[in-house]
Amino acid sequence: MSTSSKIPRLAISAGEPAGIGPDVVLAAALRDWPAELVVIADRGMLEARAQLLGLQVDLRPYDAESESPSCAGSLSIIHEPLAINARAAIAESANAAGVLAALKRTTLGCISGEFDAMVTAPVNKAVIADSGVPFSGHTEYLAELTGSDQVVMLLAAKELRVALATTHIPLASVPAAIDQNLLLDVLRVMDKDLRSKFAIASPQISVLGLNPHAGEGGHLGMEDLEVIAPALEQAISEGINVSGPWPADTAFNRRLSTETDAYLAMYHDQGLPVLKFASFGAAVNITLGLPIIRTSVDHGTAFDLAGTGKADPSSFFAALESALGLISAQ
Ligand SMILES: NC(=O)C1=CN([C@@H]2O[C@H](COP(=O)(O)OP(=O)(O)OC[C@H]3O[C@@H](n4cnc5c(N)ncnc54)[C@H](O)[C@@H]3O)[C@@H](O)[C@H]2O)C=CC1
Ligand SMILES: NCC(=O)COP(=O)(O)O
Repeated sequence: MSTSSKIPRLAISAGEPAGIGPDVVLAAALRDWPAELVVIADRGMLEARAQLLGLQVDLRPYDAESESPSCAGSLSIIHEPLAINARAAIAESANAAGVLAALKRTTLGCISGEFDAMVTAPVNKAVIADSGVPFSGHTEYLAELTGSDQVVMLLAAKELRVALATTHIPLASVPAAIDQNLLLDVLRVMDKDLRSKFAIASPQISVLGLNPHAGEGGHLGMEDLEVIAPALEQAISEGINVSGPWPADTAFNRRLSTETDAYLAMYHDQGLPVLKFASFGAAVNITLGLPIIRTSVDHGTAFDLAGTGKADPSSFFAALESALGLISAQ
């Protein structure tokens, strides 16, 4: 447990204030949780969103010294001010600094042991980048802030886990980014964390190829033969249970998927559409390879739904439950 509490303390970043992050955080506050939920966000923004949604949520100032178990209708809050009044669906890059400050406070609190885990609502990467701060995602940001050499984005649903070898880079940059060292580092992190965090005794990882039909014997690209296959051989020699490279179009077939604990996709839109088609709303984004626990939703900021009451909070609830499970597994 955190340094000053006996029940788990979950730090929550509310994400982009114009998006549905505040909506799903407020929805979580209406439930009981076996934890203290501490949101780090602008108090006025959350109050205004609660009013817009017609929700009654008591925002109690966070007190690090006293344990405040979550009870339905209340939430502990650390006020992290935004530069200007946030409005649902209207993104303001002037508020990006406040969003990042909340994320930093959340992360540093986990590193120090003040919080047991962090659960993030979605940020809008373009809004932050438009403010002039280079930012491609929580995953990369957390790797840098925690000084982690290799982190891995894993989306986990009940029957399918999909990790990514590359995350938020242009598609044109993917082939050059994938080399044997990267794949080995990613596979080592996956193998270690699937054992320690998911209690899988001997994780079976199925690795997708990069090119159509995994390169069709070299006729449709050489990366599968020259980069991926040798990396898998090396991983096997280290005792990691990997198979592949599998042609991505058929790799999610019923037989292989039942034998697979996690897939490794080469890039974002190779693996995530399959996962989201199967489980959108029920999946959780977990960053492997960090010294802290971080879970998140499977969706983005959905400006079209912010403040309407139509945002489904299920994935945020699943992310909270997953964080609690990961705390217990430590
Ligand atoms: N963890 C994070 O911080 C993530 C952030 N994003 C960011 O979100 C922004 C928007 O991304 P999009 O690709 O448009 O994806 P999106 O997930 O925001 O929206 C895609 C579609 O799904 C619907 N949707 C999303 N969440 C929903 C929910 N909880 N309930 C019901 N319907 C929902 C939206 O209305 C929209 O039709 C981008 O800037 C992206 O970078 C995207 C994914 C994760
Ligand atoms: N599509 C998943 C995603 O973009 C999540 O990114 P991150 O902000 O968790 O790194």
